[in-house]
Amino acid sequence: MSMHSEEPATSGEAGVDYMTDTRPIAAGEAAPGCKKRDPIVVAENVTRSFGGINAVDVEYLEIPRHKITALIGPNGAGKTTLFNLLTGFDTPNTGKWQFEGKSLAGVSPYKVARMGMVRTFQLTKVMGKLTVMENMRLGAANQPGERLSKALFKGMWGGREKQITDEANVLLEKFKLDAKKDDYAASLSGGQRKLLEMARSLMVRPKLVMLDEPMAGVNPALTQSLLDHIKNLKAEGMTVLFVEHDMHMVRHIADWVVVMAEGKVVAEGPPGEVMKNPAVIDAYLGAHHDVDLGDSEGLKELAAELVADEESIVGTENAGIISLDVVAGEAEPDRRGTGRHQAGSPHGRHGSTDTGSTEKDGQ
Ligand SMILES: Nc1ncnc2c1ncn2[C@@H]1O[C@H](COP(=O)(O)OP(=O)(O)OP(=O)(O)O)[C@@H](O)[C@H]1O
Repeated sequence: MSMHSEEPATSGEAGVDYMTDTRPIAAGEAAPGCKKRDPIVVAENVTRSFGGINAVDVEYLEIPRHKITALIGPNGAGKTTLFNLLTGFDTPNTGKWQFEGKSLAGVSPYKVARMGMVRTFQLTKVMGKLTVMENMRLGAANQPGERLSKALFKGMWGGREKQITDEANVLLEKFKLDAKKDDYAASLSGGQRKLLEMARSLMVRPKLVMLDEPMAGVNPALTQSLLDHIKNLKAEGMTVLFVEHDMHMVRHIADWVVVMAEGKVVAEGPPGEVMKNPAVIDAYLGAHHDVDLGDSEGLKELAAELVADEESIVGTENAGIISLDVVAGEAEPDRRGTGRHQAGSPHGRHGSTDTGSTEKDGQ
């Protein structure tokens, strides 16, 4: 079933099943900044500094169309800042970037979304004092000025009223939020709010969906459903780019992984290969070079090593990257990913600045 009542607006190559398409993603060898066979986003020399810190310093990056790309890296690597720059929520100091061949320099976040590139936030931006259905209507409005009035007052949509409501109902049903459509968004759980934000972003029929830590703060009972929704986006022809600290999720659903550290892209490639890459192990784990992150035995070995390491946070309530279930075999990982183990990051090894609980995605 399609997310929408009609066919999605995504372009489709005749006969291509996006879930089983095994054509190579990179145009040549996988390496930082490598060209893709079919890029949807191209960024060149994009930099952003705050004070003396180069938060983002991306020489060249292409995001592959119709694929799920994970953007990973330690705290402070610049992932959210890059999201903000690409979607117009922040302005780079230098550089150019394109979506579907169109330059996005100076384009407002609102227009970027209308062009088909939507995003969600680490901390959701659903409107707590509006109902679930009103939030969905907000997602569909055509002009910034008409957003609230159209969301709140029926009859202001003209001929589109029924279509908007039908589309919202299909999406809410799909995301299992239909029973809650008249409830205030504030009454939803953290995971349900993430689902609502994702459902709302789909009201514009996007081509690229960017998710900033979709699993953070989500109850384990909802994780599978979120994963399935993300895979469905791809099945329907959308491109997904997500930031995530949960390596299980990355290995499970990503077709391609881009690794950032200290503002730069330090590695790119298929998940299995990237997690064996010494630059990635360096960025995340500093001294623990000899471990294969793409292998469950390697992960166990590393977890044991880190538990024995006095400076490590693995095995504490702040553990993130190496989830506790690898160590204990049963405990749930800390999905908020707080205090990730991160030698080599600007925040230092213990991740003392927990950006997961700080609102920093400025509008
Ligand atoms: N508005 C801001 N003002 C000052 N510094 C900022 C601002 N936003 C980000 N930074 C800094 O830029 C760097 C990159 O931060 P960013 O949040 O993009 O990293 P991240 O990879 O998303 O980290 P996390 O995984 O913790 O979310 C950090 O050093 C951060 O402190």
